[in-house]
Amino acid sequence: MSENLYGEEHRVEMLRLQKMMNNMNCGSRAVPLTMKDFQIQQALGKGSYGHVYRVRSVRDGKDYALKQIYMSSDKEGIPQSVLREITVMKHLARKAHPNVVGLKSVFHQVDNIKNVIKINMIMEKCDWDLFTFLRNIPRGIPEKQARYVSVQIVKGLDFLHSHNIIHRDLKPQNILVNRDQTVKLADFGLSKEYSNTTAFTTTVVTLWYRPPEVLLQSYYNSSVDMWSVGCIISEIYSREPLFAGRDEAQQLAEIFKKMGTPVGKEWPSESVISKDSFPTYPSKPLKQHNPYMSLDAYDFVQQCLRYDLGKRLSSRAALKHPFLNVKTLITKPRVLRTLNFNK
Ligand SMILES: Nc1ncnc2c1ncn2[C@@H]1O[C@H](COP(=O)(O)OP(=O)(O)OP(=O)(O)O)[C@@H](O)[C@H]1O
Ligand SMILES: [Mg+2]
Repeated sequence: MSENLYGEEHRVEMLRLQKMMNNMNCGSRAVPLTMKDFQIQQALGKGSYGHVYRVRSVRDGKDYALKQIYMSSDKEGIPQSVLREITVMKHLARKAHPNVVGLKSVFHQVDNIKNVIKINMIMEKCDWDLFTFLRNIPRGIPEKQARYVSVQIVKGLDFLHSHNIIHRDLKPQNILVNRDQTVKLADFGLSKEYSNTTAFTTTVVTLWYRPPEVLLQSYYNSSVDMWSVGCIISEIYSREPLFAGRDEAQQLAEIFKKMGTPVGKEWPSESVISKDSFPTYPSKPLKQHNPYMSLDAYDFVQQCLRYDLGKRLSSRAALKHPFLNVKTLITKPRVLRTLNFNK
C-alpha cells in the first residue's frame, strides 16, 4: 500500500477502514459509540496526527482518554502509521494486559464538506505520562519505586514481543503512569507486527532512545525496544536523558563517548556508515554518567545497552534479572495521593 492513496485505491481503503471501525466496539456488543456519548473535559496531549483529551462518558459517567486523529480524506489519503496503530490496538484490545493501555472503542466521523475524516480512539485514561511524572516529582525516585515502574514497563513490552509486536517508539512520553503507580505502554503508532525471521530497515525510533543499529541504518529486531528500556531506566533515576543528541550523527557520538566506540563485530556489518567516521572512544562505567542507580540497576541497564543484538537482554530474560526480581517488589509502593500536578 502506498503512503498516499488516491482514486479507486483510496475509495477501497476508505471502505476497508470503515468496515474495520464499524466492527470496533471493544468489550461492549451494545449500540456502537459515537461522539454524542462523550463530553470533552480537558486536553491531555498533542500527537503527530491529532490530539488527546480527557472525556467523560455520558453512558457510564467514567473518564476516558480520547485520541482524535484528523486526516484529509481527499488529498493526503490515510497515513499508513494511523492504519497500523488502529490495527495493532484492535488486535491487542482483545487480549488486555495490565501494562498496555486498553482500547474501549474506535469510531470515525466524516466531514464531507471539509473533506476531513476524524478517527476517535477511546482508551482508558491514565494520570500522567512518565515524562511529566519524572519532571514533576519533588526529588529522586526511591529504589523500590524505580524497580516497580521498570518491571511494569518490561512486562508490558514482553506482552507485545510475545505477540510479535515491536513497539519501536518507546520513550517516557509514550509510557503512562497512574497514581497507584500502575504503568501502561501507549502509542503503538509506529509499532509493527513482525516475525522472528524478518528484519526491518525503516528508521522510526525517536532519537534519544534509538539504538546504534537503527542510527547506523542496519538490520534490527525486537531488541530495539530493550535499548530504549535501558535509556528510560537510566532516566528514571537521573531524571535526564542518558544520550541526548540533536541529530543522528551527534546521537551516535553521544552513545560512543559514553559506552565506547563499537569494536570488531559490534559494528553492524550491513551499516552503510564506516567505523572510521568516528573517533575510537574507550567504554566508561555507567556510574560516571549516572551516579544515582543501584548496583542491580547498573548491571541491568548495561545489559540493555549491548551493541551486539544477540547479547542484549531480551524482555523475557530481563524479567528474570535481579533488578526486576519479583521478591523485592512484593510490597506495592505507596499510592501517590499527594502528587497533584497537571501536564
Ligand atoms: N490514555 C491516556 N491517558 C492519559 N494521557 C494520554 C493517554 N494517551 C495519550 N496521552 C497523552 O497524550 C500524549 C500524546 O499521545 P500519543 O503518544 O498517543 O500521541 P502521538 O500522536 O502518537 O504522539 P507522538 O507520535 O508524537 O508520540 C502522550 O504523551 C500523553 O501525554
Ligand atoms: Mg506519543
